Amino acid sequence: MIARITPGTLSGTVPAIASKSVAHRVIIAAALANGTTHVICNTTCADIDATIRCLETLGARVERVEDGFRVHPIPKSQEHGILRALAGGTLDCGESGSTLRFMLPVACALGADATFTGARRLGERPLDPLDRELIAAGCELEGLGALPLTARGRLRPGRFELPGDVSSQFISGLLLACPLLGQPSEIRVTGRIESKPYVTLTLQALASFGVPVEVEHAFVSETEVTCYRLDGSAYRTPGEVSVEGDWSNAAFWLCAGAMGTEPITVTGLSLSSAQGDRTVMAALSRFGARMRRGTGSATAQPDHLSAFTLSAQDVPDLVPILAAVASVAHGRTIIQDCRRLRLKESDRLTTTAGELTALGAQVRVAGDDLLIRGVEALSGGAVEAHNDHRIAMMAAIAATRCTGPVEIYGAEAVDKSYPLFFEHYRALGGNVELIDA
Ligand SMILES: O=C(O)C1=C[C@@H](OP(=O)(O)O)[C@@H](O)[C@H](O)C1
Ligand SMILES: C=C(OP(=O)(O)O)C(=O)O
Repeated sequence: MIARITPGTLSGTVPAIASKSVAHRVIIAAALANGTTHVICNTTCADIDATIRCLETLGARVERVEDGFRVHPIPKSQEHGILRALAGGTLDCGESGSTLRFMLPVACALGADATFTGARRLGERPLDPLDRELIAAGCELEGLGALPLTARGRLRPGRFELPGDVSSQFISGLLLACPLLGQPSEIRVTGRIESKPYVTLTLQALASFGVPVEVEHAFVSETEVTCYRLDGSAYRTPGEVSVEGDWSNAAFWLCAGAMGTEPITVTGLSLSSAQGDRTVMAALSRFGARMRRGTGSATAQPDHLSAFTLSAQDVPDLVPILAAVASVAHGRTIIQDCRRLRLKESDRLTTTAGELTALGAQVRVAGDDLLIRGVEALSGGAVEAHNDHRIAMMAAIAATRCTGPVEIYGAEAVDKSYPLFFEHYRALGGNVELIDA
């Protein structure tokens, strides 16, 4: 699909969609719990649907109800305190890194023989060293390094070791698996944990399903070590759980407000959320935008924007859209610590720089940093989404500051996290024509 945009400012109010990250976690926990859970979740997307599909393959029943889902857990047998899923099969993770990295350890913990498949770049995104930990704890993995990948055997409880700098999803995946092991476990993470707020989201989901996790930080020979200890408690349904609004996607509208000429408000957000991407508020303030916090809402008002230096360590998903803001902010913005962006749906470091440059921005990659020199206005032109939802959405927001039309090729990529994106774009006054290619 091609999105053809005639530049114009966006303004008004838009409701936040449900947090993809929170939804993955609570739907998985619900499918592993001891009874039915009503998950209030106002929207879905291709990635959430992928997680649901995998859980259904393992025997969960997920009913779509008006305000979300009723999740009936995976049937399990229990012998000598050991749980086992009754069903295995082929788990299609689509393009969702979270789904694969969460469901692989979960399937191993359930002793479900499962073959994982996926699309596009998913097979190239790393599983190492999560895979080594699973093998060391008794599982057999066939086809490593690509998809399909087959897992057999059953994960043993005990101590798991991971580095903190590859993907926080490995830590989250093991955390989600541990309550199925019936005995205490420990996950020991060495080095600073990047994307750490996502691990906090996992701990919150576990807590709401009755699984306490003790966290201990220490320095061993000047290296940070974080230990997550689980006491063997199993998932217990709270009956009902609500998925909060998504800050990662709200960020696109707030950035559009900061870059435009009129305020934009996003409603349905938790202002005390543990989502790391909530820091978009602080980042836009640092750029000079006027940010307002309401009751469950956030507003960005445009102002004179100027450059500053920030780190992507905890907020990799904000980089494309903050780079778009920086491309019209006065001065030189540096976004540091972008190494892991190379491992997303596209090599996001290269695609962010390349596609903003295609629209007339001055952006370049220097090692693991992104350097952006702000310009008065962007020109417009043709952009390739590289099958990456955040690149397609970045281009659509950058288009609001272009002097000429913008065409986004592969705009359907937005469906991965935000199928309503162009509908909301229009609701805010955006002029976009969607053409089937
Ligand atoms: O756990 C999660 O929900 C996510 C963790 C992050 O990945 P990394 O930990 O690999 O940076 C983030 O980029 C991804 O979009 C969602
Ligand atoms: C990288 C993302 O998701 P995932 O890792 O789950 O594919 C994303 O949503 O930007």
